[in-house]
Amino acid sequence: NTEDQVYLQVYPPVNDTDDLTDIYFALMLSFGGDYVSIGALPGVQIALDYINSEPSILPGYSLHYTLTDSQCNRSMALESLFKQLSSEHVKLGLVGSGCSVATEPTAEISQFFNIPQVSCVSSSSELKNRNRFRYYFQLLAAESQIAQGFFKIITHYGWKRISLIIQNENLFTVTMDVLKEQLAESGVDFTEKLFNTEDGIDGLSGGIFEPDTRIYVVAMYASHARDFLCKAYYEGIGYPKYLLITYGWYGSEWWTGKASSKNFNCTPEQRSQALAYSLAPRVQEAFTNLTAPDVSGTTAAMYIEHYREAVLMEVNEEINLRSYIPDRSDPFYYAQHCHEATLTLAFALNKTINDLKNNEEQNTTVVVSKNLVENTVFVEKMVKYLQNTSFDGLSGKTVRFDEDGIRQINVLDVYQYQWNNTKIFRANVAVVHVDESLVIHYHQPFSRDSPGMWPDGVPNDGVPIEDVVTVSVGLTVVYVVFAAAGLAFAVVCIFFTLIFRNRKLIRLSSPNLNYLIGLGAIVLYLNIITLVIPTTNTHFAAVLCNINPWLTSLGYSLCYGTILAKTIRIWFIFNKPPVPSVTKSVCCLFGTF
Ligand SMILES: NCCCC(=O)O
Repeated sequence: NTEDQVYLQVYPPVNDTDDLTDIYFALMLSFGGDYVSIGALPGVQIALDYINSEPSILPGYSLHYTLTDSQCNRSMALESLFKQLSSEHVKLGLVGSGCSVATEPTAEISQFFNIPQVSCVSSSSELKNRNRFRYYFQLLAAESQIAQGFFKIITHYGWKRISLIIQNENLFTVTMDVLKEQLAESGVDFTEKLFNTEDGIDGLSGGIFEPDTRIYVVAMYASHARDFLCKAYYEGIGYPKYLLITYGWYGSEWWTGKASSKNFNCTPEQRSQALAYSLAPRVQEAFTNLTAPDVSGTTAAMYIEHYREAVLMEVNEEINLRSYIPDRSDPFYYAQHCHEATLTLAFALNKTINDLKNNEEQNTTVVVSKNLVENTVFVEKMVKYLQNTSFDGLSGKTVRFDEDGIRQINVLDVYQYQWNNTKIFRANVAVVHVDESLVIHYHQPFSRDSPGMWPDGVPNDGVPIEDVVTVSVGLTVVYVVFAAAGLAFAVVCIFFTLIFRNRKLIRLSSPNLNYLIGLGAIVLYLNIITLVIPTTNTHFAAVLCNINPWLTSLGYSLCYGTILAKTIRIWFIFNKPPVPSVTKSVCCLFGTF
């Protein structure tokens, strides 16, 4: 070692476990703020236990982390990063930084210190930008995928008016931009309200809820969503009249946590009432196979057991982990991804060090300089191996990255907060496949008729229901052609009678009555045409609906009334009843019709 340089002895490998060289990576999680991710720590520790006990991974080294708190806050995250950089140990990578708000600035800065970053909690779509974040890799799929989940739910139920309440952070705004585009293309009306993180939903001028909107997409961190639920409770917003769609990645029982603002003082029960029957999509990253082992031989079931033990044993003496993870039965959702992120970093580090060891030009020692900016050879190799990552992860899926360093997962789970008369529980009700064909495979309960899912029916969106009754184009053409033919025949008959009215035969058939029969036929055929005229204009449709019965009655009366009058007239002529005048009687009878 010199004063400003630290060399890692990479060759020859040191096999004596007593003489292991300690190497470090920076671990940044959030202990507080809008999103608390310290619950991921046991996942990191379980991975490290495996890495340090497996002789083929980083032989001669012992891998450790130094942990700092990002508070899920931009400034705190940067302060935390510089604390990591100025500490005595050289950092060979960064795992974190605990949430997207903290990860965006650190991923932008860490590259200038030649530190590769692997994130395991953040999913902001803003991070999917290789030009801006050159050494960044992400174990979660890009958040914009969730937009598909929101969109599929909205279109599945045919909701046509939506309100979007959005926290002004890229994690939410970028996703909502994708959703807004899809809604606009599908003719769904939406309004949006944006609030700044510092102001909370208190900052929404003109109130939160719209008078004529029933379906709300709640795009914000859980701390603000708790305030939202409280406000909703006091304003009577809840199922069955209203419905909220939130994020499925909020923690378990998130609605029981602390309010973000003191102005929203509600009990968990009150929040539950507003939350009941809400829907919540999330990218499917949880264990899909509990018995399949990952690359380290750990199954999801074993991992869950290790996680509980790690919480009990307080894996880090400096923090009271149990105070952050009160419910040990439910591991922090992203801990498994931080486990995978630690393995990802260690595997790439192992390959990089092997590479450098085998490279004679490196002359056995020059690997990592304390002046991190000089570590271009190291970071280039690290990034190359990170980019080529491929191993079986705990989630039951292969860990690999796309060209932007982001994991691709194209399946979403949709949850519903169901109510069992005593408490809210979360049920998985649908799976959405976000592939090219956008096929949806809904579970059985995801149906309008399932009483478990919608005990009081599917909520309406507040838009009046328009039932459009249409006749197929083919049938319309057939109706119009036949009606026009009949109409033309009736006109021909009238003209024929008019022209030949003085001929004996026509005269005997009563031309005046024939005109009336022809007129009745014309009215009836016209009525058929009015029945099949296509229109979406409600006023015109109302006019047509009103004249239909009149035209039917008038046409029928003219035709059959006249025919009956004719028959009676002939009866009078042939029977010569003792009445004052045949004409008068016929007129009386005809008048009756
Ligand atoms: N992945 C969503 C949770 C936290 C975040 O990205 O900020």
